[in-house]
Amino acid sequence: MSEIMKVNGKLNGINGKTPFLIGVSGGTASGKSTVCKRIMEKLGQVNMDHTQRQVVCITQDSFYRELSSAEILKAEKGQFNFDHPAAFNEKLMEKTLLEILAGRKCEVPTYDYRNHALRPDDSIIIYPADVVLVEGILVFYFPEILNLFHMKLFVDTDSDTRLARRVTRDINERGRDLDQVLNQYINFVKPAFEEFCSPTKKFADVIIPRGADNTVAIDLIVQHIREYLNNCQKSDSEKNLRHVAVTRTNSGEAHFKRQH
Ligand SMILES: Nc1ncnc2c1ncn2[C@@H]1O[C@H](COP(=O)(O)OP(=O)(O)O)[C@@H](O)[C@H]1O
Ligand SMILES: O=c1ccn([C@@H]2O[C@H](COP(=O)(O)O)[C@@H](O)[C@H]2O)c(=O)[nH]1
Repeated sequence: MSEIMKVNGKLNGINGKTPFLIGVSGGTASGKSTVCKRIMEKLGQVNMDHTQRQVVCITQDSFYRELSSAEILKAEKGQFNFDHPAAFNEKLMEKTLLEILAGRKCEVPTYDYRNHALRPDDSIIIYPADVVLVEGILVFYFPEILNLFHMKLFVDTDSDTRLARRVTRDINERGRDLDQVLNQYINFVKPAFEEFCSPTKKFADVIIPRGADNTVAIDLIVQHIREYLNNCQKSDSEKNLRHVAVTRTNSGEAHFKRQH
C-alpha cells in the first residue's frame, strides 16, 4: 500500500480514486443532514447499493470520543459539553478522511445519541466513491481537517428555527426531555456555537441560507457535483481505453499505440 502524504495540507502522490471531499457545516439542527440527503436524492444515490454509490455521506458525530463513566453520568443530566471541540477525536477523523481520500474502503461507527456512545458493532462501510460529503457542527474547526476539503458549505439557519427543531428532534428521536434539551442548549450548545462553529462560516465557499428550503442553492451545488461526476466518468472510460490498448500490445496479439 502506498504511504499517504500531505503537502500544504493536500494529498500528494496517492494511488487509487481520490474523491472530491465536501465539508458541510452549520449549527445544530440547521439542516446539514437534510441538505446532504437532498443532494444525494437529486443525484439518484439514495436507493442505490452502497458499493455502487458515486456519492457518499459521513457525519462528524461518528468521531465523538469515548466518554469516561463520570462523563457519561454528566451527559445523562445534560451537563456534558458535546459542542466543544474537545468532545471529538479529531485525529481519528483526520486519519479516516485521509484513508477515504486515498481511495480506501473504511469503516465508520454510528453514534448512539441515547447512550452517548459510538456503536462499533453497527458501523457503516464507506466504499471508494467520487464525492464524499462530510457533515458536522465543527468540521471546519480543526485546520488539519478544514484543509482536506475541496469545497466547503455552511448551512445558515436562523437560531430560533434551529432551537425549535432541536427540541422536537431531541425529544422524539434522541430520548431527551424538554428541561434537559433547554438546559443543554443554554449552557453549552448556544455558547459553543458562538465560540467555535459560527466563526468557521468565513471558511465556507457557499453559504446556504434556510438550509434544505433553499432549493436554488441546492440545485446549483447538485449541478456542480453532476459536472464533476460526468468528468470522472469520462476520464474513467479514457483510462479503460488506454488500459485495453497497452494490455493488447503487451500480449503481442495486437499492435495498438500507447494512448496519452
Ligand atoms: N427545511 C426544513 N423544514 C422543516 N424541518 C426541517 C428542515 N430541515 C431539517 N428539518 C428537521 O429539523 C431537524 C434537524 O435537521 P437535520 O437535517 O438533522 O439538522 P442537522 O444535521 O444540522 O442537525 C430534523 O428533524 C429535520 O427533519
Ligand atoms: O451524545 C450526544 C452527542 C451529541 N449531542 C448533540 O448533537 C449535536 C450535533 O448533532 P447535530 O445533528 O449537528 O445537531 C450537538 O449540538 C450536541 O449537543 C448530544 O446532545 N448528545
